[in-house]
Amino acid sequence: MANASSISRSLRRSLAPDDLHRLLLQRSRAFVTAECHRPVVLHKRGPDILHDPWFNRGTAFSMTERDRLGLRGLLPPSVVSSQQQIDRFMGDLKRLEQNARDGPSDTYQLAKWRILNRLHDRNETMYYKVLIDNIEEYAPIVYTPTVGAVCQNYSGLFRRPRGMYFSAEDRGEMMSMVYNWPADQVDMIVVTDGSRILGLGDLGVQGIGIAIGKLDLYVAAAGINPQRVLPVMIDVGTNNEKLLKDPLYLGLQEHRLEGEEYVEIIDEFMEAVFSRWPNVIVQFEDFQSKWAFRLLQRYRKTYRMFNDDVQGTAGVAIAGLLGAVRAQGRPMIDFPKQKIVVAGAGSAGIGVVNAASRTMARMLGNNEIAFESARSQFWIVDAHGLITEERVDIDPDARPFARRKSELTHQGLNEGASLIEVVKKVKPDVILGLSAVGGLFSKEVLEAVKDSSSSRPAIFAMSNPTKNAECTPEEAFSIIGEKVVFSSGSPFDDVDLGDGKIGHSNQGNNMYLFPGIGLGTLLSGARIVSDGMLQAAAERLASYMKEEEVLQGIIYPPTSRIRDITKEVAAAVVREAVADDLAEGYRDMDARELARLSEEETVDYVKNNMWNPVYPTVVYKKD
Ligand SMILES: NC(=O)c1ccc[n+]([C@@H]2O[C@H](COP(=O)([O-])OP(=O)(O)OC[C@H]3O[C@@H](n4cnc5c(N)ncnc54)[C@H](O)[C@@H]3O)[C@@H](O)[C@H]2O)c1
Ligand SMILES: O=C(O)C[C@H](O)C(=O)O
Ligand SMILES: [Mg+2]
Repeated sequence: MANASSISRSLRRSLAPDDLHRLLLQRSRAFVTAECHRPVVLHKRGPDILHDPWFNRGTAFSMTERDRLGLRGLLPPSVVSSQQQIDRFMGDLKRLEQNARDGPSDTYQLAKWRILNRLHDRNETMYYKVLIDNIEEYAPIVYTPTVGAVCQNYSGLFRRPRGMYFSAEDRGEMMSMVYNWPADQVDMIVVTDGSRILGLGDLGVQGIGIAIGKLDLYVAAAGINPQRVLPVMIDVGTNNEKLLKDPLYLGLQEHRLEGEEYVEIIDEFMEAVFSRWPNVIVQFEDFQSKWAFRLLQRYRKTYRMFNDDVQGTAGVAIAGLLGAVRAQGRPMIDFPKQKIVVAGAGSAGIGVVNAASRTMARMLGNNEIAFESARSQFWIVDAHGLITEERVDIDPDARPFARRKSELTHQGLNEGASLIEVVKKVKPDVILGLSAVGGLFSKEVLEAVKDSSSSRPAIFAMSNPTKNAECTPEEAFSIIGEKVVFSSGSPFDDVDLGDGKIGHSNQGNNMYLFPGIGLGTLLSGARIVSDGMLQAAAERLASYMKEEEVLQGIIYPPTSRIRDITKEVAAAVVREAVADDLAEGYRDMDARELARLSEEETVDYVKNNMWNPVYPTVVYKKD
């Protein structure tokens, strides 16, 4: 030991053996302590440190270390102790052991997610190959419904960070923080503030899981290069009291910021990401409805952005509603005659009614009378019942669709009438649920649908995840009968109706549109995401289904065809962007070249620009 030899010979001689021994021990202890405090020189910064198991300490990096090492924003905002890290890991491990004994299926799904996630951490190419080749089996694991359970259990599942975190504490820093992200090119960002994750409510910072799941589909379905996607969590606090009290929660443990302060943070985030990556597309995901609409209006004319819950869902619903008309053996042009009851007046419900009524109005001539006639085909029921003009404090987004006083007496309905009353009186062709209330389409409601004036009523139980679906396909087919057209947001199995007949369970989820909307916007170089581009996407999805499929009640494609449908949707978006004069081109394809492409060539162009999971050749180059 070097320090022991520094004791001089004369001192050694003058000390009694026991004293010398004590002194040597003391010196060696001091040496070890000094070694522990000597800094480790790292020749790396940012994500390279997080991906190096020797130096990574994850959420235990202090704020000063995060600043010093270029890690700010690459980790959830909370700094935890090493003991808390152990507690989290052990809690999670014990929970798995416990649940494995009792055997609930959620655990099995989460175990599958973990195995896939570990592969994602080790080898992206292989991960996406597994996902693309087995999309039907694994979309429900990396995406809805399992992603909901992942978000709920995120603090326990957290191992390595993925994506970026911007918190209320980062005000004034975001413009520089974006440079902590290693990629010089980012094509797609999915951002959430965690305030309404699926139908599971406010999950705060844990909502990052939904942004990761959506981007997995961007890679798997749209062929966006995985090195160019960025999941983002904007942590402005949470109003989830359970999380506020949880010592292992990884986000800011304070109530949500509201008002101008909130808007300033989102503004700063948008300015920061568009200043580093001017061509990025930002998808807003699972923001609570009041902010979903306001932020969409605020940014949609200036930035390349869209809101998936408002606009993606609307397009998927329109395609399904048109499919339901065709399933009755009628032409799509009969859509404006459908009577539609919508349960849920949040971002999704109002988004659907807005876009679906515009589609009807277009079919009727796009004038004032057409709009009025289209409006009158919808009845919206929320937590307080039927929305009418008489509603006190009516939500301005729902106001245009409130039933008029004059219509109410004629229909025998009142302000606040229950869903069952509305269904009984209106005898709708379609009931569509975006309420987040599992089982809302009760036996009585489904019984009432039997009296529908339609030869083939349609049920859209679109709320997610599975437990929040308004009803199951078994309930719909067993109560209404085999003619019903059924669709749900989360996947369900088909129903065996006996005698070799099958009741088809369609998945009506915005996953059939958002990847194509993003890819089409990217490849057209459109400056914004216009209504026309969204409409073109919805129409392409609607026409994708063949007549014989639709007549069997199959109104959406199976997940196994998602890469093909996404390519078609993206091509439709590119063509519409060109027609709208919004396209500015992509790489060497300028707007003029794009305009020259035929329909078929546009599809080829899209296909040729989709990333495939194959190992590239790699070479070494010294810095
Ligand atoms: N399938 C899809 O692609 C898709 C897309 C977007 C959203 N969603 C789902 O839609 C649901 C709602 O999302 P959101 O952002 O609109 O949420 P939100 O919380 O803003 O809206 C929910 C609405 O349901 C209403 N509601 C509550 N209880 C009700 C009841 N008993 N009867 C009738 N209405 C009731 C509320 O008043 C509110 O208007 C979520 O479960 C979400 O997962 C599905
Ligand atoms: O995420 C989904 O599965 C669909 C939709 O975006 C939702 O919020 O439920
Ligand atoms: Mg969503």
